Amino acid sequence: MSKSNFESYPPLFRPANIPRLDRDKAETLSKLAVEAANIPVISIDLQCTTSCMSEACRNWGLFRLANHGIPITLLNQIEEHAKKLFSLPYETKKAFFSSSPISYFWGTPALTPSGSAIPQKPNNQQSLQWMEGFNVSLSQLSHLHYQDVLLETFRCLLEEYGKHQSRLATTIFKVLASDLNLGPLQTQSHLSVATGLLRVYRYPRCHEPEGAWGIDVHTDSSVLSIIHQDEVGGLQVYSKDHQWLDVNPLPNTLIVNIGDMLQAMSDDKYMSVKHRVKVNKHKERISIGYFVFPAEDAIIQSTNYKPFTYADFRAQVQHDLKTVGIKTGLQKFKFTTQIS
Ligand SMILES: O=C(O)CCC(=O)C(=O)O
Ligand SMILES: [Fe+2]
Repeated sequence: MSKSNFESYPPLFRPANIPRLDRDKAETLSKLAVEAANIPVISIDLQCTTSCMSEACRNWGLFRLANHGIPITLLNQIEEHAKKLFSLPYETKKAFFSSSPISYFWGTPALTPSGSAIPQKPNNQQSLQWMEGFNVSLSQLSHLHYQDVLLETFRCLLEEYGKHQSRLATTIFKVLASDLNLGPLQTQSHLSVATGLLRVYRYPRCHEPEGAWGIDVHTDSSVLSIIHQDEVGGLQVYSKDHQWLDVNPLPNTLIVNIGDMLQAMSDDKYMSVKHRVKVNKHKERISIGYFVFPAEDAIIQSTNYKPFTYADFRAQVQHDLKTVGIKTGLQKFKFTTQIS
């Protein structure tokens, strides 16, 4: 069992506050999750890249990316620094990271563009989520320098990591844009690296893991999301065959998810994959997500959806979270067939 420093946990995650066992959840978990042995592994430099990637996006909504070119030393250093920062007392984290470009959050991944938690209407399905994180605006990261050596090193590492992720997202999007026959203007505006952000997560240990989700079931609002996870595991995806699958860690690979924006651009040919994160009784888990979006004013035009911009979509999601407590997502933008 890894040792925990409970002072660093948000108070609601400390052992005195054990979530109640959710019997439905416990049953779902024990019955359904199987290891996803056959998630496609794609190497950017292979000849089959376009057809393999296209097939993975259509059938899975995700793939594992090999030969990504991010040095293992960089990944290890970020993980090591993240662990050090997360293990600071909770109050210190709140005070150090109270504003952009690196802000601290916990209990929900739903944040405003400036990185603070969106106040949500409580609802049965969406309770407290067992995680904490640093939200990192990549475009603002180079504008600030920290006096503290640990923070400044972390900032520099994230800046370097962000550059790698922008490179990967651009390369992957070019391949997919050609598969979808997007024109040059769309290819340029429908993925804007200036919108890129990172989320560095820690999922604390949970005494009653059947009582909470690290992150509850959702789809990402992004064009693409690229996840690096440590060796603990916990990510699950919902397959085309309606099964929850464990996306076990596979060394030297990243996980690429299709987000809602790419599903709309592709007229539903690609799937924005449903996924969630389990928590662990014995181990804390670290993951790093990169999320990239279209340019704010780029109009996404397709057959199945009314024309909309990412700014419209984000405003709708925030409105839904505040009023009904859940994200309705793309459904709100779909043309409805009128039966006369
Ligand atoms: O931590 C992970 O593996 C996934 C995180 C995630 O799904 C998200 O941030 O949207
Ligand atoms: Fe996600």
